[in-house]
Amino acid sequence: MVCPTLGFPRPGIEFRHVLNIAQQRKGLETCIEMLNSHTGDWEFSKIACCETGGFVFASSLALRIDEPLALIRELGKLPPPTVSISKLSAHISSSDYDHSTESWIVIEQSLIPTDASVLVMDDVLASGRTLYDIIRVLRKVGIGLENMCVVVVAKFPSHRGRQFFREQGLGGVRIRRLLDLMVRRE
Ligand SMILES: O=P(O)(O)OC[C@H]1O[C@H](OP(=O)(O)OP(=O)(O)O)[C@H](O)[C@@H]1O
Ligand SMILES: Nc1ncnc2[nH]cnc12
Repeated sequence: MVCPTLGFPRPGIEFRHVLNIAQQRKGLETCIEMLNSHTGDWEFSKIACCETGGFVFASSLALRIDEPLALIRELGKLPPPTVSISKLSAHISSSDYDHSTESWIVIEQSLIPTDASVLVMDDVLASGRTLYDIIRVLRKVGIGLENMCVVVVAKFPSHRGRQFFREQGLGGVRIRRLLDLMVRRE
């Protein structure tokens, strides 16, 4: 279901089509049931996610457990007041990342009460940069690290996202995943 494609989107990348789960009959439903049981012992009142993979899985989980989303978007896509941070690029986007044009992500400033517990969701944890960006913008609106937990559909251990988290002082953040996928790194 999560087949590898070598050399896509560019040479040196082994692409894993994690979103393909959602394109299979019963794929999304099965995945959401598993995500629900993986996070059932965590308490949270918001599900934070960013485009695109995060939106797909988080929307379905939100519907399943009746908790609201906190949508993190590109700058200019949400009405003010917003809080923004300058983004790092995800592993898959990194070599075509144009360092001369910074990109930013935003969240509505008062969407999440500062004492709320937040589930951060994405489809993939590779280098960890995308989740790190989400966590930074959540911290900027006042959410404490101790009130965040993270779940992803698939982790690529070879991309060392956990190590990156530790280097950023986020080693204590609770992270769970459904799958560990072995992905070749060049
Ligand atoms: O751990 P990282 O190295 O940051 O990689 C993980 C991110 O990369 C992919 O997003 P991408 O930037 O390709 O955008 P998309 O979700 O719109 O496909 C994926 O959906 C994750 O969000
Ligand atoms: N789906 C994916 N496949 C391979 N590398 C990735 N890095 C981020 N998302 C990825």
